[in-house]
Amino acid sequence: MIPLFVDCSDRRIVIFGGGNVAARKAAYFSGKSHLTVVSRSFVSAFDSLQATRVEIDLEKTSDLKLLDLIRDAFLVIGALSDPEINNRIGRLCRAKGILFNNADGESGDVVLPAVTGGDHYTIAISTDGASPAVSRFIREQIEDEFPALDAMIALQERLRGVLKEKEPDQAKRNAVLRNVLNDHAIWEQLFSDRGAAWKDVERRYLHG
Ligand SMILES: C[C@@]1(CC(=O)O)c2cc3[nH]c(cc4nc(cc5[nH]c(cc(n2)[C@H]1CCC(=O)O)[C@@](C)(CC(=O)O)[C@@H]5CCC(=O)O)C(CC(=O)O)=C4CCC(=O)O)c(CCC(=O)O)c3CC(=O)O
Ligand SMILES: NC(=O)C1=CN([C@@H]2O[C@H](COP(=O)(O)OP(=O)(O)OC[C@H]3O[C@@H](n4cnc5c(N)ncnc54)[C@H](O)[C@@H]3O)[C@@H](O)[C@H]2O)C=CC1
Repeated sequence: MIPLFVDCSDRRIVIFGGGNVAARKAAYFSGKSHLTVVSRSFVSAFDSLQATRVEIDLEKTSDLKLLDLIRDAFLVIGALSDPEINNRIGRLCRAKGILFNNADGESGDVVLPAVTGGDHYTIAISTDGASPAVSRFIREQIEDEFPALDAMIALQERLRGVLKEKEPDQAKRNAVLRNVLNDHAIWEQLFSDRGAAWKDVERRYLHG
């Protein structure tokens, strides 16, 4: 498995299924893609998502109709509670060269990871399909461990800019950036007061 971060803003994503699993997958793509959800019923979580709904019973649907539903899709997700239909959709995707993720049935060629992020970063975690509970567990650990990660990235970006002007030795610049990253006091200050954290960095690392 190879991780990629893909801009889906102009892409068509089609999710089959209207249950809680489909809704969780849909939340990934809502507002960040052209999203269509196909199912015979939809849980209320879809009410707050941006998606075009197609209400249909797929039990006796022809391949021709399924092909019509997935036309021009970049990625298709099978999240029906019927793995046979999920698998059928997956086979049609393979034939058409469309990426496929299967929530229940034969594995497709895409896995949806556990994701956490902020203004300046995205972290995606996968166990290659072996244990989604572990992926979630690791995501929660990261969120607990680094509540100031966004603020630290912004501070590092600023510090990097100042160092480039001030310190000609690349190894020394690198050392300062790493020392700040390992400074627990800075992490703690960033959580409560970003301005004070920067002042502290200036005082202790730039005017030394
Ligand atoms: C293969 C994969 C395919 C795919 O769906 O993309 C898949 C498949 C299956 N998941 C199942 C169960 C659970 N899934 C979760 C949660 C998540 N599942 C996600 C991804 C993936 N799930 C892909 C692999 C990811 C990887 O590589 O690690 C996450 C990360 C992303 C997301 O979906 O949003 C999201 C956490 C998001 C977050 O919190 O950050 C929980 C835990 C929970 O809900 O608390 C449980 C119950 C505990 C357990 O079983 O572990 C079942 C069994 C159904 C059954 O028992 O019948 C199958 C089907 C099967 O195994 O055949
Ligand atoms: N990949 C994952 O992360 C997980 C996958 N699963 C599996 O994923 C599947 C979906 O889970 P849930 O959303 O909880 O199930 P659910 O039963 O709540 O939802 C299934 C959806 O599929 C639709 N559907 C089923 N057959 C259909 C048909 N013939 N035509 C049209 N629509 C049809 C239903 O209307 C419903 O909206 C289950 O098989 C479950 O075991 C469960 C937990 C996590």
